[in-house]
Amino acid sequence: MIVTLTPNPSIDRTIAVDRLEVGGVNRAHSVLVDPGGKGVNVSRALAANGVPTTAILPLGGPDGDLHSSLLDAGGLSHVAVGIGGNTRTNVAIVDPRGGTTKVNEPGPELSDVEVAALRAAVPRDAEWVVLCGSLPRGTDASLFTDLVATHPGQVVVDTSGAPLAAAVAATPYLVKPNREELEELVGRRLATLGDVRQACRELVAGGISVVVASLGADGALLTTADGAWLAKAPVANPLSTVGAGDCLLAGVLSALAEDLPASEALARGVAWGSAAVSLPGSQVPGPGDVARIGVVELEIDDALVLAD
Ligand SMILES: Nc1ncnc2c1ncn2[C@@H]1O[C@H](COP(=O)(O)OP(=O)(O)O)[C@@H](O)[C@H]1O
Ligand SMILES: O=P(O)(O)OC[C@H]1O[C@](O)(COP(=O)(O)O)[C@@H](O)[C@@H]1O
Repeated sequence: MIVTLTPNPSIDRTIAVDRLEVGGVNRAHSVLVDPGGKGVNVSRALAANGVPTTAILPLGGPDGDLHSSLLDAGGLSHVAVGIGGNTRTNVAIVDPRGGTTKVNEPGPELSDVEVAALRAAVPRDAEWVVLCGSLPRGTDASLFTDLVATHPGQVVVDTSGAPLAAAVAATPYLVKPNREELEELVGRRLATLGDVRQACRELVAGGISVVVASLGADGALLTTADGAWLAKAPVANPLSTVGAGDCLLAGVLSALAEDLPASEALARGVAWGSAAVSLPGSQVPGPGDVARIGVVELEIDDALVLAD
């Protein structure tokens, strides 16, 4: 069973406009509301593809009730730890010409009792534990590093900034940074694929078994002690990149949980990530969406300059 922990979940509101004018009045032509947060998205993508999973998350206030009813409507297995604060809402504004602009709220502060309840909700017998997203106020990186150090399962981390640096120091089984997160982690700009490959090699040399670097339209690079693989799957009409990294991670984990080889895990992950990009909002792809995606496995060209 793959269990995800999302300490700072969100309701994701995706608003589509023809052209975003900063400082002007913008009229939306569609609005989507999804139950979000990185681990929630990983679990939603796994469940949509028939992989057993449970999402663990704190929920509270009227927006926590809304999140909970969205999860129930989608039939996702989850454990909601009740909190006193109100669950946050994150907004993504999608402009077909200008890309996606995101505004993420900080979210409610958790009390020590609520943090303890969240930790206690992670089952000891989960084979995979996926620690995802930002940390809410009232918590520190020990929420992730303690689980990395003590949980008997394979622990996976997808977070950013200081919590990612702390988690990496505790050497989880797998990490999934995007290029920006990897640059912040290693403290230098990664302009080419060779730069990214070198950074991933350093993480593997430090004891992490699998590093999946997501590279947007350039695909993803998976690195282990045995080598590195690159795959991409172009999408003609990208609708929303929100949650694409979460779907990539879900695809990789579903394959690793089946003991498939690294290159097959990467190909599946990239197919799920690209399928997510071809759907609006933070909707997750099912098998039909994934089947429409053609993945190309590529020779690694270290000189390749990555798209901005
Ligand atoms: N514009 C795009 N075209 C095709 N695939 C994309 C595009 N953007 C993202 N993807 C796919 O989704 C995956 C995750 O996207 P990325 O933006 O790198 O992650 P994150 O959401 O974590 O920032 C990529 O590795 C790629 O497979
Ligand atoms: O916890 P964070 O870092 O604020 O991220 C939360 C957001 O991440 C998401 O999982 C989307 O992921 P991406 O931003 O990587 O596409 C949303 O569901 C959620 O709004």
